[in-house]
Amino acid sequence: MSLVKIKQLTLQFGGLTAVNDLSFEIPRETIMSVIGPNGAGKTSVFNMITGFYKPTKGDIVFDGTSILGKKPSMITQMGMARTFQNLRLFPSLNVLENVMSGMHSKTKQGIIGALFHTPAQKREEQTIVDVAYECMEFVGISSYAGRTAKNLPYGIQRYVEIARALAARPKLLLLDEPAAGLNMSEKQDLIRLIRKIQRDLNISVLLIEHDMGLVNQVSDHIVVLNYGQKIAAGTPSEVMNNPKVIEAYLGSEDEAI
Ligand SMILES: Nc1ncnc2c1ncn2[C@@H]1O[C@H](COP(=O)(O)OP(=O)(O)OP(=O)(O)O)[C@@H](O)[C@H]1O
Repeated sequence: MSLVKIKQLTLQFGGLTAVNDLSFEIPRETIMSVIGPNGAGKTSVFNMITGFYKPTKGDIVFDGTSILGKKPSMITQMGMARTFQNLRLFPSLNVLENVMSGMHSKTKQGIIGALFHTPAQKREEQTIVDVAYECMEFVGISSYAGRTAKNLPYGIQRYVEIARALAARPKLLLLDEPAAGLNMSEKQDLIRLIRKIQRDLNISVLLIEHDMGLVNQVSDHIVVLNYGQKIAAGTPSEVMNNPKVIEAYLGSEDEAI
């Protein structure tokens, strides 16, 4: 059974149809990318999968359960985590604290535990710190643990966001333009990291990305959108040789495939 089933999804903003009758599935333990020219509907799809936008029509089934009508926090608890195109770290907190915040949805101890600092609360705090260190080590940023997020280079901040998403122990990790602002060598490191996440943690990854080199190197499957509709789907070589895809990109002014 696929991890995610997107069924005839449509999203309208007033008279504008941002996503139109879109269906595709995300198999388990794969890396999948959604690509398309500017305004094609990629972010809208992400926002519907993560519960930020409510579809006008259609359904999204995650791990056997429809997520329609569920709040983003509940969807996170079900096993989805995301990063954002524009980083959303807590700028004044350090890296450890930012990564710990990714486990917010998993904590059990309530207000009583926090107020009286019960043994259960202490154990939970220690677990959160341990998991945060595991995640920082996994992405290679543990040496930055005590550094304030806003003072770090942009590439490291991106990794902090990924570590924070991993701390939620997701089944599906959604990465929104993770290569934006990275240089060539940082992009190669990112490709290795995305593969390692899928391989070692058995997580499915859904990626929106403009960098075609990265998409080609990292994806098992690609879905191509244009004007909110799926115009192609398949392996990177199938998709890149598809005349509809070439036309969609050549028709766009600011991007080349
Ligand atoms: N909140 C909104 N209100 C109105 N229209 C919106 C909203 N969000 C997106 N749109 C419109 O929906 C269409 C799809 O936008 P979306 O951001 O999903 O595309 P995208 O493929 O992610 O684009 P980009 O690559 O530029 O980020 C666009 O025409 C956009 O202007």
